[in-house]
Amino acid sequence: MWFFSLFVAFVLIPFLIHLNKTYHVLAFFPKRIRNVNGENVERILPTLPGTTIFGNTFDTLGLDFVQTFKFFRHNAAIMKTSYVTYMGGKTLLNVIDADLAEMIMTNTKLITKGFFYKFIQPALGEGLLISAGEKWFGRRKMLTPAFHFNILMQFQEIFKEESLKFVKQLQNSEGEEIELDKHTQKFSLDVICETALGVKFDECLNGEQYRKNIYVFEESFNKRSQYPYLWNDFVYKTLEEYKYRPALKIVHDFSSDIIKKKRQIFTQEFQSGQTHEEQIYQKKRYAMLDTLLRAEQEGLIDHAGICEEVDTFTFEGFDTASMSLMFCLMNLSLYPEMQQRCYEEILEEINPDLSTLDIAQLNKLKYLDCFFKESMRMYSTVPLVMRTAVEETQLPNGLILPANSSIMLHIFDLHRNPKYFAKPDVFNPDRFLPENSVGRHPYAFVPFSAGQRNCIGQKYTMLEMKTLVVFILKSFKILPAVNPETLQFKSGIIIRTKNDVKAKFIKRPIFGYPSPRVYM
Ligand code: HEM
Repeated sequence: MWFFSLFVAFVLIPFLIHLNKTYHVLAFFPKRIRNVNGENVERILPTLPGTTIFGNTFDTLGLDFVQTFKFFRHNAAIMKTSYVTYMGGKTLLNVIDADLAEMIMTNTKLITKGFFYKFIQPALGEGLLISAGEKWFGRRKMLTPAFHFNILMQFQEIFKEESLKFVKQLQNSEGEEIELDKHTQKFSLDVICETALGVKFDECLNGEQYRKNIYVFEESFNKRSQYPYLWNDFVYKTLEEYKYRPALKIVHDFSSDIIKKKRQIFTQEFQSGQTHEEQIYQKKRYAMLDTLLRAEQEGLIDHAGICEEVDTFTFEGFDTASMSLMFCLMNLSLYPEMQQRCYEEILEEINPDLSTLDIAQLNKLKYLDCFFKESMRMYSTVPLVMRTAVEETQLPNGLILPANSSIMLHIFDLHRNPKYFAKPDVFNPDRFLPENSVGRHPYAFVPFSAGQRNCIGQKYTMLEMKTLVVFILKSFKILPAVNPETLQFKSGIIIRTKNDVKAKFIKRPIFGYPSPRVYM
């Protein structure tokens, strides 16, 4: 016994203390972040004190989605700078500063997504959002032309048609308090379906089924990310996966069937000898799927690959736009003077006949652009993105990230960091006017992420959202029906609120009403 005690006191404990300099022993051995010249890392990057002696391993244990969201905001408030956490064998660099965000987002070695993304793989396959390396590079190159200016101009027609539908639906509930996301979700799903797949949702036989089940993508991800015991593939497959399988099948079959039907039509056109350019510009309606089918003809992608890209677009383009729109409409309702300024700008810059609304006109709406930016700053639709350092990586500030460490870029905290935005909790679109943006760090506002893995759909979605807001403001005054102080956010892949976000729409008198005649 005395021998064992001596061994513990003079060998084991000194060994563990020594080991603890390189690994966080009690947090189950994640490797520590080092500094290139051996200086104390804490001066550049403090470690978040854990709630137990096991580092941060049990910090989020038992927290629900609302509490987890608050946990990260609390960390940002007390740390006031980027920080590191060690939990359950994982090293996590939490970024809330623009300098560090720039170092990560521009580092070509740090473009592999974080371990959380594998949780969404059963839903999306290895599409553009999740894939890495050569596969990602090839797909990004293949899909970039689908967002070319000339193609966005064609999509603009769909944005207008769907905006008009939205306005007509609002007429039925004029003056009532309505849940904004119910309407914005329908709009953005219809838009992405038509632009990605080239079909109208309402004309698809099982469109309604798809609409009901599309939420499975996010539900399955959220459940798994919330419970660490489900992080293990075997445990997840055994205990949980079967619950989501039927809904996933409905969603996957829907897009797969459309792809098959479209392939038949596309092959006929291809065999008739049309070039890609001719197909794009002569076709009545171009869809992103056409670009993928063209690549398939060239042997660059197969059916499974097309399915994963189409599902990725639908997922990425649907609720991101819907939530951003929801918050934008909420903010318009909350700040009537700013709403009036947006409305007056529309009257001044936009042709009264909205059937002519094009990209050039939308680009003149400078104040609306600031309004959108401010809305996306305060309510960052994608509050967090993650990367993995596949190999040991040295950053320009001297920090050395160990291989397999994870990086969490907290876009929400970056956007509310008082270092870059004075009074960050105050809604003020004027802060984005050119004269007020001088000197602001370019990585302080990154709602679409930045660098190589930025959002491929950002121009598309800004046009989509602005088109809808122009149509709405020309027809309605938006009145508030929610107190922003009471909003409770939930952590997740896309920001959500626990409470319903509502507003009222009151018809504007005659002037500025969009002419339905043009679309009949
Ligand atoms: C307001 C709307 C949107 C927001 C806030 C948004 C935000 C983002 C962010 C933050 C990322 C980086 C994700 C990461 O690194 O994990 C991203 C990536 C992506 N987004 Fe968007 N997005 C929006 C709309 C769209 C739309 C409409 C589409 C498609 C039509 C789209 C397609 C994608 C794709 C495919 C990626 C992955 C790009 C890559 O890794 O190469 N997004 N988006």
